[in-house]
Amino acid sequence: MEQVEVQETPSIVLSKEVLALGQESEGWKALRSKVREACETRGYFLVEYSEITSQHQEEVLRGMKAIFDVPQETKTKHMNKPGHLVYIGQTQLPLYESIGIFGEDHVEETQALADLKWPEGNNEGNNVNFCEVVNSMNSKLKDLNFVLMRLIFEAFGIGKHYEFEAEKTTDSLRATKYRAPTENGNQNETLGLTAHVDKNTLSTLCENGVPGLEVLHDDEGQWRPLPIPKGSWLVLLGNVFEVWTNGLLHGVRHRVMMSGDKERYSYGCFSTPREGVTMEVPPELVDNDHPALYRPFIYSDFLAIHGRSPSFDILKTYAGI
Ligand SMILES: O=C(O)CCC(=O)C(=O)O
Ligand SMILES: [Fe+2]
Repeated sequence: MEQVEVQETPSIVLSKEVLALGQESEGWKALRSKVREACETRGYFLVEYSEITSQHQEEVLRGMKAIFDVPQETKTKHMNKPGHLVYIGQTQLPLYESIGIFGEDHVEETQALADLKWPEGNNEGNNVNFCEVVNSMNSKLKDLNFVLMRLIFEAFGIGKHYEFEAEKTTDSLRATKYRAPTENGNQNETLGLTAHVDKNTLSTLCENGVPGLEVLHDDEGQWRPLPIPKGSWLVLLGNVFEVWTNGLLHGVRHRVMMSGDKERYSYGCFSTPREGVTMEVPPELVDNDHPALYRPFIYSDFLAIHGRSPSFDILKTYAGI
């Protein structure tokens, strides 16, 4: 009988021991090869990161659920402060709602969310607890994304550019809620989030045990469900790595499909070049056989163009040579 191939999601472990490995150690080199393969073949992989417990993930997801539970009017009116908080809800995607947290260290923004939910201040410790839990998560996630970015830079032989690019990188957080389709009287699978490629560097996500995320495997033209195990993080490559690797890597197409009667919550960290940063193909990855595929461009100009006319090929159309 023909065997049906079960494709496991590539995964890596970043334990305390691994994080302490020297750059030239065999263990770190093996990790780099594994990351390189996962990035080249899939564009995504799972990470077990010892610095963030599964309980901490649950606390953040629970805290964000409480924030989503504030009255709709409060969310629409008070969660839209460009550059700080961005609430998206009540769009053509009936199941989707998200809260984007921007700003430099996100502390002020997290406090603003807590104040909307617990305006009386310390409501039996909730307000203080929420801020502590979310602030410490955000700073650990930021560290994780930098470790991952360094690993990928080293894996593609451009490690010497890491420090320079890391200096020019910032991040934002996003909590997303997907209502259960049955809440809208729909028994069928329903689109939660439209297919897209993240425009940023890399995105790291967790979920509340309710699956829904799917990735497109280009070679098969097939959408595959991608559940994120509790305690793990899913890393998705975005458009920026296409430029940094001169087309060796591709941002991964993903979407969310919801079914059943459970709400899904996700929380993620999105690393992004800072305002005004120039994107360029590293010279190490250019030679006669591999000409530069992209011209230098300002990242925020690319984002603005994408905002006006989103498409999967926007990077190639905008900056492709
Ligand atoms: O909620 C998810 O799992 C995916 C969210 C996502 O793709 C995004 O916010 O860009
Ligand atoms: Fe995304």
